This record gives sequence, C-alpha cells and structure tokens, in this order.
Amino acid sequence: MLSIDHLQVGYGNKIILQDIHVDPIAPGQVVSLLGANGCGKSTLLKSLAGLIRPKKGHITLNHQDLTQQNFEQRAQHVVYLPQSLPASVHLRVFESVLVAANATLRPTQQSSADADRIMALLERLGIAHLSMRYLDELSGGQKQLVGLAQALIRQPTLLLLDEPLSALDLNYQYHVMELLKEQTQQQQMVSVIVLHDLNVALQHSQHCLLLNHGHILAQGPVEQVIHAEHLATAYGVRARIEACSRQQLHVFIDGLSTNAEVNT
Ligand SMILES: Nc1ncnc2c1ncn2[C@@H]1O[C@H](COP(=O)(O)OP(=O)(O)OP(=O)(O)O)[C@@H](O)[C@H]1O
Repeated sequence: MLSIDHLQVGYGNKIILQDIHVDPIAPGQVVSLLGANGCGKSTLLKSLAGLIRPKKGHITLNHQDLTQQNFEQRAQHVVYLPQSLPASVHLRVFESVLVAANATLRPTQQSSADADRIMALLERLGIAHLSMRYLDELSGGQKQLVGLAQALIRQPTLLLLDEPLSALDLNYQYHVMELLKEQTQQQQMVSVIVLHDLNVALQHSQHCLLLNHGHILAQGPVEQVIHAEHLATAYGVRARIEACSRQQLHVFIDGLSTNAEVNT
C-alpha cells in the first residue's frame, strides 16, 4: 500500500511539488503518472525514490514512512529507473543484471540471484540473445529493455519507472506494459510509471495520478482521471474519450483548448 501525505518538494528555494496528497493505492496495481512537460512527474518519482529529500510531508509504503529511511534502507524495497541510463558502462548485459540483482540482496539471499532467473527474465523481455553483448554497444531501445531487466530482477515493493517506453517500438511497448502488469500483480508491487501516451495509460494501467503545475489535479481509476475536462486543464487540449469496437477507451485530440497556453 502506497500513500503520500502533504508532500512538498523543491530544488533549493524553488518549490516544485506543493501539497501532494495521494490516497492509499493497493498493491498489484500499475499507476500511470501523467501531466504536461515540466509539471513535476520526474521530481515526484525522484522523491519517492529518495533522491530528493522532501521539504515537508510523508510517503508511506506498507505502513513504513519512507522519508524516515536512509537511502540504503529504502533501496531494499524501492527501485527507480531513470529516463536515461548512464552513457558508458562497459559490462555485459547479463553481468549488469547480476549486479542489479545483488545490489539489494542480503548475503543469505544471494544464491537466489542465479543465472536461470536472470536468463528467464531476459527471455521474457525478448533480449536473451543480447545477454553476452556489452551495454555500451546496444541501441537506445535495447538499453531501455536492459534497464527494465535490472529493475524487475530486484523484485521491489515499489517500482518507479520514468518514461520506460520512450525508446521502444510499438511491439515492445505493448509487450513491456503487459509484462509489467503481470509482474506487478504476481509480486503485489505498486508500479508507478511516467507516461506521455494517454492511450497506453488507458489500456495498461489501472490507477492514475494526473499532475498539473506541481499539484495533483486528479487521481483514481484511470478511466475517471483521463477525462476531457482534466485534459483541457492539464494539457490545454480539446479531447474526446470514446469506447472503440472492443469497448477499449481511446483518447482523440481534436485541437487545443481555447486560450490554451503552450505548457513548457
Ligand atoms: N535539478 C533541478 N534544479 C532546479 N529545477 C529543476 C531541476 N530538475 C527539474 N527542475 C524543474 O522542476 C520542474 C519539474 O521538472 P520535472 O523534470 O519534474 O518535470 P516532468 O513533469 O518530469 O517533465 P518532462 O515531462 O518534461 O520530463 C521544471 O520546472 C524543471 O525545470
């Protein structure tokens, strides 16, 4: 269970997130974190990960206040995958996932980070054939998939992914979101995923947080949050949300809302 209570976060004296309050989110759910460029999505993810210390407020995960834990304690159950991986890491794909697996294991658990588990995950992600390749020789999309393997192998309680689909083709986008949904449910994690594609959010997430200028504009089931009025406020667009032939909701953008500003 994840909840956030009156969180205030900033850089130096500049406040970016103001009074963020998130009602308890049950485990097993994929949560899409949406909002315009610069509204504070990455800042929220980094503060959940413990990379930025909040100025006020609390983050509660399974009855523990994360803001009271040091980075090492938090890393035992929280995994964060940033927008881009470090540029040059001269490790083979398999080794890099092994390093990630061992990063949070206590010595008594180390045997479970075995080769079979890593190879099975690489296979699920469709990148087993890359296991002996060096990371710094991979394409952007391939690196992003390895980053996901490094995150998933750690089996966190809270998984934080910042735009994990940005370099992936349509096939991998679908495949990765299905895998995330499955792993999130099987391992009873909460997975918070920054997305820009609202249709991916509608199809693959159950819960949604919509940020606007550092505030929560809406939160709840994804089909209630992705609503024309909310999209006009958050993105300055005129949107239609319609059920297509398979009853899957789909967002169509018909134009910019009147008096809409460019958000950035
Ligand atoms: N290290 C920093 N120091 C000062 N301000 C920062 C820093 N990082 C981000 N900001 C500012 O915080 C605000 C929110 O940035 P953030 O990266 O959280 O937005 P975002 O919603 O993730 O945007 P995008 O969708 O463009 O990735 C922006 O105004 C940005 O300029």
